[in-house]
Amino acid sequence: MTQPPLDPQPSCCDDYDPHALGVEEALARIDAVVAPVAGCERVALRAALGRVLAADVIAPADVPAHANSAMDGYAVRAADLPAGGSVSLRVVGTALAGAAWDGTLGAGEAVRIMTGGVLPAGADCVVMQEAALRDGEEVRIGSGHRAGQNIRLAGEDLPRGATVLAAGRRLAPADLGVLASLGLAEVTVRRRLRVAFFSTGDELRSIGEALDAGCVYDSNRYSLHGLLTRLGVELIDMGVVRDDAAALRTAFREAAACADAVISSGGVSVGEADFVKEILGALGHIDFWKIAMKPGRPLAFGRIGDAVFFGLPGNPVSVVVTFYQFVQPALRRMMGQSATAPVRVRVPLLAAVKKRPGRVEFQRGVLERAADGSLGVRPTGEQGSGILSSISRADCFIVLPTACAGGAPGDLVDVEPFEGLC
Ligand SMILES: Nc1nc2c(c(=O)[nH]1)N[C@H]1C(S)=C(S)[C@@H](COP(=O)(O)OP(=O)(O)OC[C@H]3O[C@@H](n4cnc5c(N)ncnc54)[C@H](O)[C@@H]3O)O[C@H]1N2
Ligand code: MOO
Ligand SMILES: [Mg+2]
Repeated sequence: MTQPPLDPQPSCCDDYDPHALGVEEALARIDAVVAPVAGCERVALRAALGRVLAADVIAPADVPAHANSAMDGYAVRAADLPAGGSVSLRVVGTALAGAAWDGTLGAGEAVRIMTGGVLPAGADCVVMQEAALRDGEEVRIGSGHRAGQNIRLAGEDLPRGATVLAAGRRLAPADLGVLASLGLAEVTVRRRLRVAFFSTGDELRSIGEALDAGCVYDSNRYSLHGLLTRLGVELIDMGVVRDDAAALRTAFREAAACADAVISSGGVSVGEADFVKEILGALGHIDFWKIAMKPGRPLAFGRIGDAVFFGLPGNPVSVVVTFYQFVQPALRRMMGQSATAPVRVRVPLLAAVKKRPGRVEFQRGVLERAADGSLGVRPTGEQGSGILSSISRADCFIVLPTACAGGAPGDLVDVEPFEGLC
């Protein structure tokens, strides 16, 4: 019997794998497959936080609706103010926020005005009260003021007809305020994405169960629960599935029937109990299953029917890293959210990092500010794929490129601050 060819053996000091896709290529392959899911709904403003806008929001009116004062003081005509010395103006009325003075300011007149008060007709300047001397019905004002000062123009925040928030925007807290400022009670958002997820492994025990010899608590489902909740999807938690081909087949089939995306963890490598790829291949189509990165080399991506699937590696750090780097952008795209490139900054290492060439590594670090105010990054100690505390302690990824063979303190590295991971 002929033996299958062996993978070219990596040398003891590198980590190259000829079958693994580059990170960028894997992202592009996922991007080519996923698309926004159909369906939208109207939701009340308070329920819209974290939802994705299905259509542009156009301002139905100017915000603010009227020119108004930015200060407590006096509304005046700039032409009445002196180039030097001071002038006395007659105070003819008061404008409060919500209670306008509806006359027209004449020559030599001023109106007492509060912050937010509508600017009276005829006025083109507000002098703050600290720069004015009130004396009965008169107010004395010096030089140095100009037309337009301390005035907030109508529509200067949101002009009528402007696109205030674009379709694809994930609504943030201040966006709810912006929509409220326009008087909008509801918005049209994309329907929630349905995501089914489960853990695989005979060794997994649920919290509350006895931890038999060789067993571990199922932590991946909790990490995924947190990551998916942050994304704002509808979660379908399918529990733990044993390393059994029939049970896995049923789980994948049921998940794909009810969800837009299916995420499993574990059983995706080459071990004797790693059935995930085989089953996914039989039920659907595997696009790729290996990426030249660490952690997270074995990651199966493809489709079952209308659902996309991500077979994440079982190692707990690999789950979080692969979710963050691949699943999250894909789900965001399916949610209709506009793409944003991850922010990367270049900072010096504050401690050495170990690495072999051959894979991009997403090590975990903490950004620190030195006494001189400069930023650096300190790795969170041991970086094994099972050291889950290395990511819970971190606030950024230290992205070490394929050819990198480690780094010393002071070396410049790319850092990706976590967004929603801490
Ligand atoms: N010969 C090779 N072996 C391995 C390779 C390889 O390329 N060749 N890749 C390694 C890498 S890298 C990873 S990552 C893992 C991925 O393995 P699997 O996806 O098959 O995951 P399992 O074998 O099921 O589990 C790995 C590890 O993680 C623990 N685990 C799994 N699920 C959970 C969970 N829900 N909660 C907590 N811990 C979990 C499991 O007990 C194992 O210790 O394969 C390497 N091997
Ligand atoms: O690449 Mo695996 O996901 O590191 O341990
Ligand atoms: Mg395995």
